[in-house]
Formats: sequence, C-alpha cells, structure tokens
Amino acid sequence: MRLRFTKMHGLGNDFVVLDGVGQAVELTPAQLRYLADRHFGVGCDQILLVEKAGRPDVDFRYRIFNADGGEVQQCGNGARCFVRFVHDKGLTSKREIRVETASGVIVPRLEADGQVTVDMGPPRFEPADIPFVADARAVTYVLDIGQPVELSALSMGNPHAVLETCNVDTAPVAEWGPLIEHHVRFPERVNVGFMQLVHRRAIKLRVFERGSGETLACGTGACAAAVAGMQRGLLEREVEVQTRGGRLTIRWDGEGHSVFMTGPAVTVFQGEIDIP
Ligand SMILES: N[C@H](CCC[C@H](N)C(=O)O)C(=O)O
Repeated sequence: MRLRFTKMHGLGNDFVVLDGVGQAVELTPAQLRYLADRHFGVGCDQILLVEKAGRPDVDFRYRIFNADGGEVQQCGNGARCFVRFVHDKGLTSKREIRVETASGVIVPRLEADGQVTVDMGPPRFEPADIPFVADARAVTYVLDIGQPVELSALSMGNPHAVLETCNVDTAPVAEWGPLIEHHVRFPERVNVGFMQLVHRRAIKLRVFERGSGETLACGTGACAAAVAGMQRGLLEREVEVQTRGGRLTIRWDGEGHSVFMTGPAVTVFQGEIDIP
C-alpha cells in the first residue's frame, strides 16, 4: 500500500500525519509499528490520522496511535499539528476547529503569531475515569514499585501519573517510567511525568510516555503536570512548562474548566511510503 504522509512535530514530539480524508487509511498494528520505526520506516512517536467528521457538531475526527501500534485517546502536541495540517492542506479555511477524539471534543486554534492554542477539555480525577485502582480520589497516592513513590493520577482523556522531582535531569525516568507505566494499578497503562518546580509559574518536565517511551515533550503530560501542581497548591493558574524540546504555556481555572495549552506546531517534510 502506498501512503502519502507529512512529518511534523510539536517541541520535538514527532508525528507521521496521514490524511484519511483524501486517501483511505486502514492500518494494522504491525503496519503502524513499521511506520513509526526509526530505522526501517519513517520514524515517529505517534501516528496521527485525520478523518472527516462523523457528526454534525465537529469539523474533523482525530485518531492517535502510539509507536507500539496501540490506539489511544488523546495527544496534545499532535492536536496543534492537526490544525496546522488541515489548514495547510486546504481541508479547512477555519483557524479554529472542533475535533472529535476518542475522549471527547477538543478545540485547537491557529493564533496570529503562529502558535497554536488548544482547549483540551477538563481533567478528570475520579480513579475509575483515569483508570487507576484506588479506594477513593486523592490529591496524591502512594504506589509500590519495589519502593513507595508518591504521585498524582489524573486523566486528560489519556491516563497520567505525575511525580515531583528535585532535578529532572537526574530523575530516574528510564528506571521508574516502565515500572509505573506497566503497574497493575493502571489497567490501561499510564504516561509518567517527572516534574521539577522552578517557581510558582514554571516547571521543568520529562515524560515517559505510554507506548512510546521518553519523548522530548508531551502535551497532555504538560497539562497533567500543571494541573497536578495546582491541585497540590504549588502552582498558579498559568504555568510555563519547560520540556526538553521547548516550552508550553498551560492555563487551568480549576475544576469544571478546560485546560488550555499553547505552543508551536512544525511541518518538517512530506513523503510517500510503500507499506508492506
Ligand atoms: N503516549 C500517549 C499518547 C500521546 C500523548 C503525547 N504525545 C501528547 O503530546 O499528549 C498515551 O499513550 O496516552
């Protein structure tokens, strides 16, 4: 099967973006893994599939697949690339679009300065909504990974665990990331964020992503870390999140409100690939 694709990234979290409107796209997990493979395929953290709307109140449908071939509910850096892609491809003339995802509707908007702001919807904290095994909702939980670790757990449509660290550069991302990702108390696995407080309006963040490993940035992870920090009383309502790939701005006005994320979206190249 020959596929046209566009390579994009949001702060170095990179994507193969497929137009499922102009070309029929149905890929098996093995084909998705091939596309994502950095030696034998194109290479990316996630594959983003653009589809036409399945309901009248949205403009497009957005499907997300991790490098391991698994389909997931949400991708924040990908949402910024999504609106850049559909606008640049002439699939819409709107600068603000409503996009259906597996976890609800998000609203990305192309800003005049070239940045993209996304209404990511509200965070969810009930353990069953994350999902996370816990007797009751709490601000932080203790997880046994051979030693007790304290973490926040919440959903941005996809599951996130957030730990506080005194230094992101020396945090045990590679060691603890997989242990927490695959922990039995996260039945759908989990994205694992390591957050260092810089001051009340800024954090540093590294994320070991479910299904992809550590990425240079994670949009939903930045939202989850900022919200966790606010819930712990450590952060103000607008936070700069410093990731290895660059900076995002996150704003959240509290429970019942959407999380807003602002950052860049970059097109790197276009190509075609024959998928076995
Ligand atoms: N690994 C995530 C999906 C991609 C999220 C990330 N790339 C973002 O920008 O939000 C998951 O399994 O839920």
